[in-house]
Amino acid sequence: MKRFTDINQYKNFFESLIQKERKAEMEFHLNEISLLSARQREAKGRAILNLIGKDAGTGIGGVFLVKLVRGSGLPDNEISNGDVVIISKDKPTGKEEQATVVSKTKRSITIAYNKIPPYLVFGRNLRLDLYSNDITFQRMLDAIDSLEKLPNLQEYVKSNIVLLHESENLNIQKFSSDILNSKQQEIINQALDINDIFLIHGPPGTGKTTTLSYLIKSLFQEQEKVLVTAPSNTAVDNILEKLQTLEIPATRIGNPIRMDENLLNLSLDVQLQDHPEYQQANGIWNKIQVLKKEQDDYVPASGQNRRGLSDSKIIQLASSKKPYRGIQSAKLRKMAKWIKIQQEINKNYEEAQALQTSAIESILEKSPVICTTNSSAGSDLLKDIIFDVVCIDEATQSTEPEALIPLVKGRKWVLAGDHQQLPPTVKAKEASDLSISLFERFQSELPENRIDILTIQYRMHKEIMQFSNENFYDNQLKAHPTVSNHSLHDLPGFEPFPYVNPAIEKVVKASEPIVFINCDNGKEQQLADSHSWFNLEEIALTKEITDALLSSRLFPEDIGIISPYDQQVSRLKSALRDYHVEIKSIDGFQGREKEVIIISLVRSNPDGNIGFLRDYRRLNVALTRAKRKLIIIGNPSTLQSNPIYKTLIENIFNQ
Ligand SMILES: Nc1ncnc2c1ncn2[C@@H]1O[C@H](COP(=O)(O)OP(=O)(O)OP(=O)(O)O)[C@@H](O)[C@H]1O
Repeated sequence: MKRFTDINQYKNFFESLIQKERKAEMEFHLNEISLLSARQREAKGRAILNLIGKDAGTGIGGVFLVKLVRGSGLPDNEISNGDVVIISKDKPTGKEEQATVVSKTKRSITIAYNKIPPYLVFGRNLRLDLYSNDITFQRMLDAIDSLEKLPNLQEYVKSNIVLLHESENLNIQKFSSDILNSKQQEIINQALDINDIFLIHGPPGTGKTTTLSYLIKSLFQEQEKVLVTAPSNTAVDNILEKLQTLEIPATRIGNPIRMDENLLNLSLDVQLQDHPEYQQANGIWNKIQVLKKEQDDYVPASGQNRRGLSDSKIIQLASSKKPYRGIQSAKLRKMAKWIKIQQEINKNYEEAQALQTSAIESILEKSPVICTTNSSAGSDLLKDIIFDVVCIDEATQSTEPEALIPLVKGRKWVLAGDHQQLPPTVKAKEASDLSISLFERFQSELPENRIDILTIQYRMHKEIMQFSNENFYDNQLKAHPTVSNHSLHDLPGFEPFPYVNPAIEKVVKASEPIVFINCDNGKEQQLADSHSWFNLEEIALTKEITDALLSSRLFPEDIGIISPYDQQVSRLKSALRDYHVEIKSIDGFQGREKEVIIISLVRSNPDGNIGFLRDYRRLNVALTRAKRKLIIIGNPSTLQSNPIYKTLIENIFNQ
């Protein structure tokens, strides 16, 4: 494992990896731009079309601001403040001047150029393209810089683990519960006792998120301020849902569009709506709109109109009622009126901004638990808040610099994860060192009293658990008696539908918890503009299976459909649009569970090529999401070219 002699070496090592990853991200965007049509890229949320560019003056540090407007409103997109974007008339080439997003509204996006913007951006029919989600890279670099101010964390990340303090209160049972098992309770007590780092290793379904949420409850009861993060919005919502059940008053930061709608009441945006200062600010925003309309009757004091005159000079000349340097006195008066309204707008704007900031600060200050993604933990909203404890769920899916973004905001750290599940996504081959998470690195370095493993799982029937247990967890996992034999039969109302096609009959048989459905006639396909795969025969089969399950009186919310390929996921979503079952990629389903899971594996070719299905950690995640029934659809002869799939399929057929 990597060790660092000094913090500069650490900084240089990670900064260089971050830059490589940043470059790979730009290459990814250019590649996608060349493969997709403008509309397809807009549908992915990474381009905005039909914009009109207007000069918006200069901003802090002398940058040149351009406001891009679309009257009908901006489509849903993943472009955020701080991201690097490029503007073009047609397809961008990557040679365009780069700009940074500074603000966004429903109808406009304002960007900043370091140099005078290219003339083209003040036109119509413009296209804006995301070039790099730069804000996260910037936050990673900032987090590494802040290590300077955190001597303890600095030593730990350098692997000077010997410096860890001995806990003083060990064995004092602060926490006990009738709901959690003894190991989960022990872990919470250990994590409460220590003053620095604790790792919870939780194989699938063993309750790492559950344990973390009870730990957070204890910390809240001890009046500690807690930051809770995870790599994705889905993973944040997953733990937030548990915190909501435990009645912990948490606040969720992030874009409400990307949040689970059942949790929206916890979002900062929704909490703000009820805040008196925010409501007052809204009143002022409305007043500003009225003033702007009023301004339309006068002459804007733009660079061209004012001919070098200052605001005060224009006002003075207007009252003298004389023309000046060829500007008619009527025009001067109209400009003066415009300037006076502008001054009022500016005053109101500052007041509204101050009220809004104060409302946000008061909510965040009062909120004992704040939840957000790792990246958003570095947002300005949290810049002045220091947390007693930072908890990261799914920590094995975060790169080390990404995990540092929340970690540097705290004084004690609890990380939960499982390195046998999906690792962080790293685009650049040369940055592959980033795929070892801090959790994984710490796991091999921390002393025994800083890490513990949960081994009783509460999700899967024992036969569903068996394959992962044997192949990935050295048979350490045990199925709790409440789940080890549970089946579809125990679900209220379940009744196998009698008229199911015999080829798929076993999908409604409660006695077979794991089944493999042969789709050897399926054809894997790829569009010319995509690297992703789909398989229409598997989609038809998935639909038939879902029909059979729903006809057997299962509820749509009990069924999850997952696939490794985005193309298959989006086609399944449109084919099963009216079914109201959850359909996601395997990666997007990590940390989640359903009574029944259908996996569509897609790959079907005579060469036995199974692409990124080869990553056993993706397979492990896919196989461990179902509680009572796991249905795998695939082409056995293609899959069996890989030894791990061969064992899996043989095991299922021999059961
Ligand atoms: N002590 C317990 N008693 C009963 N049910 C439990 C207990 N601990 C966890 N569970 C249940 O087990 C299931 C899995 O829990 P959880 O999602 O916390 O596991 P996880 O380890 O985070 O899973 P994954 O590795 O998939 O992210 C949930 O339905 C949860 O309610």
